Amino acid sequence: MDRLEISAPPVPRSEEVLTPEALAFVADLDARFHDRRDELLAARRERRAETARTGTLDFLPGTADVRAGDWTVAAVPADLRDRRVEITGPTDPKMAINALNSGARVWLADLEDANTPHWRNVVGGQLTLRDAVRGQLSFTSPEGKHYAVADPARTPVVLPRPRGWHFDEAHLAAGGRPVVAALVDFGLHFFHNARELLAGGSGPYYYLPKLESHLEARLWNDVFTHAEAALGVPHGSVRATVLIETITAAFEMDEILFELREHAAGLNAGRWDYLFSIIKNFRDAGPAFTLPDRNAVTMAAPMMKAYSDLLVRTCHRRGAFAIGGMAAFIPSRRDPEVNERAFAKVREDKTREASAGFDGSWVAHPDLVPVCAEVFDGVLAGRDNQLDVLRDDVAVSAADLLAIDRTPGERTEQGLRGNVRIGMQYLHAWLSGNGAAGIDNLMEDAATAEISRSQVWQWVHNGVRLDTGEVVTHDLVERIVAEEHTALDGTVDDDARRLFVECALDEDYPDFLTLQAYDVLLARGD
Ligand SMILES: CC(=O)SCCNC(=O)CCNC(=O)[C@H](O)C(C)(C)COP(=O)(O)OP(=O)(O)OC[C@H]1O[C@@H](n2cnc3c(N)ncnc32)[C@H](O)[C@@H]1OP(=O)(O)O
Ligand SMILES: O=CC(=O)O
Repeated sequence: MDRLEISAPPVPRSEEVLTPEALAFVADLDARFHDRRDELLAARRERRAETARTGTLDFLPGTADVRAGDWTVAAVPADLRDRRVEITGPTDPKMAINALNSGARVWLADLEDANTPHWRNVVGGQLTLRDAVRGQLSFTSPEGKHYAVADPARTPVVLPRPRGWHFDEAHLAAGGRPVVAALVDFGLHFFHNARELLAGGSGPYYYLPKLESHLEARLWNDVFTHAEAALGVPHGSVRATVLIETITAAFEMDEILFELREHAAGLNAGRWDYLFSIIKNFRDAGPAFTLPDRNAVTMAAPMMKAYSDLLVRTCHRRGAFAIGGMAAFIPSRRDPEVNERAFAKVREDKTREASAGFDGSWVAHPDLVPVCAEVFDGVLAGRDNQLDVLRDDVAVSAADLLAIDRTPGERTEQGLRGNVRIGMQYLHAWLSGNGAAGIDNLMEDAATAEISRSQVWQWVHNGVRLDTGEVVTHDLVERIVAEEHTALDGTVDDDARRLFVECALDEDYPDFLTLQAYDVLLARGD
């Protein structure tokens, strides 16, 4: 097995997480699983080519017995049985402490879409998580404000979200080949914290992003099984909540839970990446597959309702938790009107999820924790979850999941301009080290920015006609980019503008915006 070579700028305290033993553990994971990861990425490309050819998707004939079978996932551990409100956010120490003090039941500690993978963020996130497990997390702002965990006995259960299978960590190489980033994020966290978490009555729990098939879930399951054995912790200690946030995974919810049945805790309806995946997969399938303005697509759209109902039904039939997604409205402590609107919108969204049978849901900001908690308290009425709500009334077909053309809403110039503006602003924030940003009172992260740039690509390639009568063309987008960039008055740098144009307009559609942006980070020496 090759030793890991680090080629990265120095990060304070990195020696605490990049120990020889931890690096050897990650090197072993990479040596064992890298080639299978590569094969699965190739399978993604083949499947997408098939979707481009046929313009459709369906449930897999080869796994009908799994869908029909009578099985459940392993019983969910005691500290994960009440997930009525989960806060998500980056892992810098201040945000981490605020999340731990937020009153949520779970903190999704994001090493993925809310995080720019600067090496200092990759290492810094691990340090934060390690300190949190040991009750050693504290932070003093440059202004001298001190942050500490208020009541260590009442902090949320922490579920880190490693990066997706598509990402490589350029700062760590084995035999000259960059290491799979998901294995770096998971491996370092598991190595340093699994035993401590178990000793404290919890466990190594994770959110898994961007899976496209049950075979990718099988790979995670094998990684968990091997990691547990290698560290001598009991099999089944790891518990994963899988984001169902690609259209292909929506056709394999049962299969994904089945593959992970000894390690699964639930599924989450990751709506933003889901929309990105729909656009990505059907980007060249014709005008019937073009979605209306990004902000007009709600969870009430028939295809979104079908997806979330199917998720609740699948989870509860299998004894797994169904966790709702992110309403993007964020409150403002300075503007009461913005605040009121955010509270109303989030309340509406959480009420819909609670009445659909979800066991809990996500919020993006500490001020939204009480809103979500109140809605779920109301529906739970003394119970910890809604596993007893089986949703036998739900029957979802492939056509229901693919009812893209039944999504109400207009395609407007304002929507196009919004995509361009937000895309450029987000990329600027990402390149500056902030993977999540509040823009126009909405939470933006990699997933929402992916929708923005992909929608522009799709509208150009399908000649969408806007409310103004104008047809979306390459030239129109170039003109709008120039106008919006000028209006942003020097707040978006040239790299962000160029990246946006590349990701929205290149004939050869880039698979992931963050991969393109990562190259810019590396070129800058980050
Ligand atoms: C599609 C998906 O994948 S969703 C999941 C991934 N995305 C996320 O996790 C985004 C989570 N949210 C955030 O990162 C933030 O809320 C943002 C960037 C959108 C807005 O953050 P800010 O501009 O700092 O908001 P605001 O100024 O209102 O914050 C007020 C306080 O709340 C804190 N705060 C805001 N959001 C969070 C959060 N998610 N977790 C912890 N603390 C938070 C801020 O740190 C700030 O603390 P302070 O008063 O001690 O300085
Ligand atoms: O990761 C969550 C999403 O909505 O995307």
